[in-house]
Amino acid sequence: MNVSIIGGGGLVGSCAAFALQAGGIVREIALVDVNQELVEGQALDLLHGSSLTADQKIYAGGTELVKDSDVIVITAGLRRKPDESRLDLINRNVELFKNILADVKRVGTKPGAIVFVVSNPVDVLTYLAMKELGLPPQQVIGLGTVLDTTRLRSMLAARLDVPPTQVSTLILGEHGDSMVPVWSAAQVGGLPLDKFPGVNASLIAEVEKKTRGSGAEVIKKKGGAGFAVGVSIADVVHCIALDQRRILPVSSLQDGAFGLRDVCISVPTVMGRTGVMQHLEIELWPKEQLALTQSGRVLRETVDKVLG
Ligand SMILES: NC(=O)C1=CN([C@@H]2O[C@H](COP(=O)(O)OP(=O)(O)OC[C@H]3O[C@@H](n4cnc5c(N)ncnc54)[C@H](O)[C@@H]3O)[C@@H](O)[C@H]2O)C=CC1
Ligand SMILES: CC(=O)C(=O)O
Repeated sequence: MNVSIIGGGGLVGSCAAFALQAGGIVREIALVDVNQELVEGQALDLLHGSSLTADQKIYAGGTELVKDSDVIVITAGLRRKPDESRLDLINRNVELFKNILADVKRVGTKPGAIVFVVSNPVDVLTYLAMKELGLPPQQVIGLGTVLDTTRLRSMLAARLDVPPTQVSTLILGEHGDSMVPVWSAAQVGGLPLDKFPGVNASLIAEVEKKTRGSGAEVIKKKGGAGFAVGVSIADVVHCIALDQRRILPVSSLQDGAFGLRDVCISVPTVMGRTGVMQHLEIELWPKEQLALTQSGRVLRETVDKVLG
């Protein structure tokens, strides 16, 4: 499995590269960035640790590297400011992103390659990538609410003092203000969350508020998210590389699940070597379904505004 990261010199791209190196599953990691000096430095720094990790090839170069990639991760783009929504970024990121897509198209991609968008606003840019690259929709995904979901699980676990891997739930919808935490599916150690000692409505509201604000909090305190988004990207890449067919809340083109159509948004998605294999529709609480419909509407309106 050969993975390239466009934007690999930046915080998100380099953290993803490090998580992929530590994971030891992919065979080649190619870093691409307009900042040549920076990306060479990142590749060199990773390479220096490679005798202690796995037998992988790690190198930097230009966009032509993507033609040999099985997964092309795009993290290039501007970061939002703490007081800016992810959707506000569209005005600043869309032209830059279109140029990157044009470069990728010019160079060409391997048959079956998966394009994996991380740059924000991720759902809108995933839709744009799908349209501009002309690839089958199952081969174009966005990180969607994978990061929000790990934030929710991790913070709920910390609040309940249980191991994070024992907490199971997910966030659907937009990676942004209209995200939808699915409390109806939340479990701890296989038990319904509301049966767990100490869990009540105010604890749930507190954890939800922290999760919704966590991206802005990290930006305010350290400039931008790195480690958590890095492991989130690696988790999705590993699921593809190993054809694990796990259910992940990635963003992809919807064709009817939950009443969502012609929009890239996160729903429970079976992911494997060929990309999106299936969207799973589960029964939600009516208020969750309503919020998901609204989230789809927000994204659809933004796509219409930006892409005409
Ligand atoms: N979807 C998600 O869950 C998350 C998304 N993000 C998004 O990821 C993006 C990157 O964030 P950071 O890494 O923190 O920013 P950064 O500024 O550290 O890195 C961006 C990199 O992109 C490079 N770049 C710019 N134009 C390029 C081009 N045309 N071709 C190749 N490389 C180019 C820059 O040189 C820079 O190295 C932002 O849009 C941010 O909002 C960040 C965190 C989470
Ligand atoms: C930047 C961003 O999207 C996040 O940290 O959630």
